Amino acid sequence: MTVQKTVSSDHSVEITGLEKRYAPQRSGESSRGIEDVTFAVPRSEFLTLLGPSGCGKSTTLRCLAGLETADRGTISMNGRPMFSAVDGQNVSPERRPIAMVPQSYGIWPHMKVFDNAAFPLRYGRTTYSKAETQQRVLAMLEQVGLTEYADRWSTQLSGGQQQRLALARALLCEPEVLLLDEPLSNLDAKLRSSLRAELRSFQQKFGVTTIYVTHDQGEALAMSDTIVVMNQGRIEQIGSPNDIYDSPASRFVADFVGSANLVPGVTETAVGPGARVVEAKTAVGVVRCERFTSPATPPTAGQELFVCIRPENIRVVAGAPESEGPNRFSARILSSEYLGDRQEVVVTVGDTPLRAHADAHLDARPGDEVTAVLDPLWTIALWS
Ligand SMILES: Nc1ncnc2c1ncn2[C@@H]1O[C@H](COP(=O)(O)OP(=O)(O)OP(=O)(O)O)[C@@H](O)[C@H]1O
Repeated sequence: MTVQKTVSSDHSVEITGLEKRYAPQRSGESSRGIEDVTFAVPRSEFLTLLGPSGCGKSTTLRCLAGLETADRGTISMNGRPMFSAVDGQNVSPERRPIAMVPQSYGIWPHMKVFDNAAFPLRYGRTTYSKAETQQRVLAMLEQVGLTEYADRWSTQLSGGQQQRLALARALLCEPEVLLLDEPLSNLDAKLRSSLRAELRSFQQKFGVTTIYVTHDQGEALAMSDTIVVMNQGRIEQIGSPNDIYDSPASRFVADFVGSANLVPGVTETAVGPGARVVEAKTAVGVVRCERFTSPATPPTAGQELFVCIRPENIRVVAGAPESEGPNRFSARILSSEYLGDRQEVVVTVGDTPLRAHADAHLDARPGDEVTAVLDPLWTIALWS
């Protein structure tokens, strides 16, 4: 299959309307992999596909790699069409400008570290002399801190070292787009957090456009320029880590990324264009929300919603409310856990429990009356 002429684009990767259905299972119904997946990745950016197991992250990545054939949609890389369901264009995986690191790293156990890293240079599209292969591989092993292991069997590497080797091998392909499928999931928690910083710094150093798959929201928040949150084969929200965390567009995103109190209620007044504040009637009382994403259809008075507030945005003060003000509610401590730098408490406002981060020195025990102040600026109205 020939690649069509290059179209100029600021985006390294563009996917539009991608859909993949898998063959019918025993029940006779085809299983939905992904539906209407559309996003673009600017050059040199780090984009993460985030979502729970089965939401379609790997299917999206595999379609990008050419390992799955989508039923609908288009994929282009650096302006060059890779896939189009309409005209049947489908560039084969080895001709796409990508390198992929699978979850299991794909390292050959019967080869030494050097030979594993050299593999794409010896058997890839471009031919390199022996001397050039040697020089490039050693330079890359040095970059990833594996020089002294070049002569070891790859099975003698630790999990973190294997991950670095897999990355080195992928980068030696000089890909335009690097695809990483949960590359840290086999490592323990401590190593994961140090390697995610390392991985991000390699990505920035090499400036390679990267698409990263994970179900770990901490990884996604820490590493990404952009996060695509997926749920049941569809995109729930696309945004920067800040956008996703501070202004979730749906209950699913609020709950999946970070910890959130979600209180059901109804919209007090219709929300017209340009509105900056929403008041919601809830079991807690009337809550003022100064944060919301306007839905496609403007919410009307009486429409059901959820008020979302993160635990760190609730202030807990000992004693009953002393002054009037928005979002100040009389509450009682239900439970508290001392964590050194703070207390994680559950307070009840009426019958509604709310999780909050309280001052480590707050002098309140279960049953004591306190005031819960929900910061209006960080109180979010969600209609979906
Ligand atoms: N080869 C297949 N045949 C049938 N259904 C499949 C196949 N691969 C994936 N699916 C289905 O497609 C949906 C998306 O799967 P996918 O592997 O893309 O999810 P994921 O988000 O990567 O999950 P995980 O984090 O568990 O790897 C799931 O419902 C899954 O069962």
